Amino acid sequence: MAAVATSSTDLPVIDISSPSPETARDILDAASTFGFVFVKNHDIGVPPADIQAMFDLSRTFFQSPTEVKATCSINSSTSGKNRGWLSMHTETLDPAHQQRGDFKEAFNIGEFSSGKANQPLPAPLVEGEYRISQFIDQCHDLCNKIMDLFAAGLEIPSAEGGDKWFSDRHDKTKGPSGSILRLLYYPSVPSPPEQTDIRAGAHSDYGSVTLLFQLPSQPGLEILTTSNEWAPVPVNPTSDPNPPILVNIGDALSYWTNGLLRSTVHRVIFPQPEEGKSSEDRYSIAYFCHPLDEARLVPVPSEKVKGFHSAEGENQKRKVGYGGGTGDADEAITARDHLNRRLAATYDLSDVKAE
Ligand SMILES: O=C(O)CCC(=O)C(=O)O
Ligand SMILES: [Fe+2]
Repeated sequence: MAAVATSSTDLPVIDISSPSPETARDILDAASTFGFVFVKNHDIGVPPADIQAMFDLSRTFFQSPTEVKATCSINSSTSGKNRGWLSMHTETLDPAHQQRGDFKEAFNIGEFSSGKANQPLPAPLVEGEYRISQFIDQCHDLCNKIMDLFAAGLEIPSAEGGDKWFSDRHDKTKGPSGSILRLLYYPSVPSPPEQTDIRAGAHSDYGSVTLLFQLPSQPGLEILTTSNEWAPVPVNPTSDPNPPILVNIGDALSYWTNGLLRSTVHRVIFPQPEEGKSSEDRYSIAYFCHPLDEARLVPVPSEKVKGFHSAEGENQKRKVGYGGGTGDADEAITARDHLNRRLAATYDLSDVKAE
């Protein structure tokens, strides 16, 4: 197991509002070095007021009675796969090291059609349905913008799809994907939990990129560094009252780039409670951007990816979360199969029928 966190990492904060070849190089660098990077939230289409509105909706939902939340349980036959409310301990992100499931609740919202959810929403979220739909679109567009920069940085030839190589495979008009907007709530706990208890166990994300929204004074996210140490990620590394948006690489981008883009392992820990005080609640929001279901996770046409693969050698594959496929034909799974595999390992949904 990795050592306890010592110092916080200085993740780069990058301004992508007027993209240039330098921006592409910088963000690619950050994503391949850390797997996590902040992007400045200026003119990039996710207005701070909309983020705040999502947090308000989220708080109203999680503070509502259990019966209300349970109407849209992830276990119900109407919610659909990987959608709906997860009660405490339903998900165990690191089954090898946890005795109990994650100390969190979550609500997973899948793709919308024409501004309408494709799953039942509980009353407190129905009121915000249109807002949620817009927020998902804003997040998805930002993810595509970020992936266009990765493609530019990887110098994918235009004859092969160029800067749009990734975003073409995330084009919602071409088919469904496993993309999820997830509201997260980590309630404070009255007594110190057991050693193996954790708010969110160590894991890498399954999709292409994740956008993570955090609130001031609610820390807890840590990333596993290349030296195998846990390092805290600040909620806002700048003095700007509107924090930059935290972006991290998921397994799909790692597969697509043979591990050049790093699907970094991370977790959420309980804060150290101050003397005489109970620990704080934590709310966060994640947008997990996934490739279209049918997209194959084969290496992208990039000399940089090829060079990276051969430079590291088959037996010294870079340690990434769960990505970093070899690119062999038999490993070229679809995004949907990859997602299903990962979900099966972490959910306790014994009463849910497989799709
Ligand atoms: O709440 C957080 O800060 C992180 C959540 C997370 O990593 C996840 O749900 O995949
Ligand atoms: Fe995560």
